[in-house]
Amino acid sequence: MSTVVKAAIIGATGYGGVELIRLLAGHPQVEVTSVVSSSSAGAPIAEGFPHLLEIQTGMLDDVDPALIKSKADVVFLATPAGVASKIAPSLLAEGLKVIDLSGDHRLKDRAEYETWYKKEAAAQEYLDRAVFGLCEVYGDSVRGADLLSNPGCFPTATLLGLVPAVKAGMIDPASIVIDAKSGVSGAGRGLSLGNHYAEINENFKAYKLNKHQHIPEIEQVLSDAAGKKIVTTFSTHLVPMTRGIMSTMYATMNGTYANEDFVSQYRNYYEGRHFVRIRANGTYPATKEVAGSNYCDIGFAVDPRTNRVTIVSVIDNLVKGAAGQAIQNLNLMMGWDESLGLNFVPVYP
Ligand SMILES: NC(=O)C1=CN([C@@H]2O[C@H](COP(=O)(O)OP(=O)(O)OC[C@H]3O[C@@H](n4cnc5c(N)ncnc54)[C@H](OP(=O)(O)O)[C@@H]3O)[C@@H](O)[C@H]2O)C=CC1
Ligand SMILES: CC(=O)N[C@@H](CCC(=O)OP(=O)(O)O)C(=O)O
Repeated sequence: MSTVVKAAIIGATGYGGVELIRLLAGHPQVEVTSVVSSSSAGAPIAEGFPHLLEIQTGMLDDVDPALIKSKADVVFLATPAGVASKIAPSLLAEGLKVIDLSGDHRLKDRAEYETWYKKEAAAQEYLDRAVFGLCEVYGDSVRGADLLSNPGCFPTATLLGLVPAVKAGMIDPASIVIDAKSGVSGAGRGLSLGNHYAEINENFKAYKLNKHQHIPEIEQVLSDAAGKKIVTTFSTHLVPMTRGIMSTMYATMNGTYANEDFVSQYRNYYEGRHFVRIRANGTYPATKEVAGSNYCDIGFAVDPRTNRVTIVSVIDNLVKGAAGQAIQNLNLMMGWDESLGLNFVPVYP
C-alpha cells in the first residue's frame, strides 16, 4: 500500500508557496491539507489566485503549529528570511517534518548568516540538525532528515555546474568567477521599485555585487568539494523575464581538457540522477529549455587559447530552484523515487 503524506505550506500566498501547490496537485503520494498565511487566514486561497480554483479549495489557516500538526505530517516553509528560524522549533516539537525553502538553515556558521543576511541566525542546534538538500550532491544524507534546508536558487544552478569539476580537480577553484542572471520572480511577490515593470522591462541590471547572501552558501559547498576554504566572485543580474536562472561560470583548467572530457566527468558524476542533463558537442542550454521543469541543464565551452572553461547552467528558479527541489527532497526523505510527481516536460516555447 502506498503512503500518502499530508502537507502544509506556510507562505502559501508567495511565489514559492503557490508553485508548491501547483506541483503537489499532481503528486501521487502527497495531499496538501493546509495552506497557511500570516496575513489572510480565513479566506479561500483561490480568491487571490483564481488559477487555483477547484484545485486548492480550503481556507487559509493561521500560523498555528498545533493546528498544523492536527492536519499535516510535513510542513514546507516558503517564508522570507528570518521567519523559518522562529517557527521551525515549534513545528519540530510537534513532531512535524520541516522543509525550509528560505536561507535560514543553510549556513552552518551563525556569524556568517548574521553577516550576510543582517538578521539573527537560527539556534546552533537547528543549524546542526538541518540537512542541506542539494539532492544530487548530498542526497544520501537527506533520507530520514526531519529538518531539511532547501538550497537557494542561484546556489542550485551554480553548484550543480561546478561541483563535479572541482571534485575531479579539473579546474582551479580559486580561479572561479560566477556570473549569474535571474528572472524577476526570483525576488518574490512583494512589490519593490526595482522590480516595477517600467524599471525592469527592456532593462538589464547588476545588483548586490560582492554582497549577495548566496555567496557564503556557494563557498560552503565549494569548500567542501575542494577540501579547503574557497572564496569566490559571484555577480547577480536581473533579467526582464519572469522565470529562469542562468549561471555562467569561468575557471582556469588544471590540465589540457576538451569539452568532451567535461561531458564524460559530469555524466559520470550525475549518473542515475534524473534531473541533471548534460549537453554534449560544445552546446549549452538556454533558460527556456528548462522552464516549468525540475531540470538543471549544463553545457561547456573549453577555450584552449586561455586554458579556461566556461560552464553554463540553467534552472527554473521556482522549480529546481525552490518548490521542485523541495519536493525532490521530500521524496528522498520518504525513501521514494526522487522524481515522483516531478516529471514535467519543460514548457516550450
Ligand atoms: N522566488 C524564488 O525564486 C525563490 C525563493 N526562495 C526563498 O523562498 C522563500 C519564499 O520566497 P517567495 O515565495 O519568492 O517569497 P514571496 O515574498 O513571494 O512570499 C513569501 C510569503 O511568506 C509569507 N510571510 C511573510 N511573513 C511571514 C511570517 N512572519 N510568517 C509566516 N508567513 C509569512 C507571505 O504570505 P502571507 O502574508 O500570506 O503570510 C508571503 O506571501 C524566501 O525565503 C525566498 O528567499 C528560494 C529559492 C527561489
Ligand atoms: C531576483 C532576485 O532578487 N533574487 C533573489 C533571490 C532570493 C532568494 O532566493 O533568497 P534566499 O535563497 O536567500 O532565500 C536575490 O537575489 O536576493
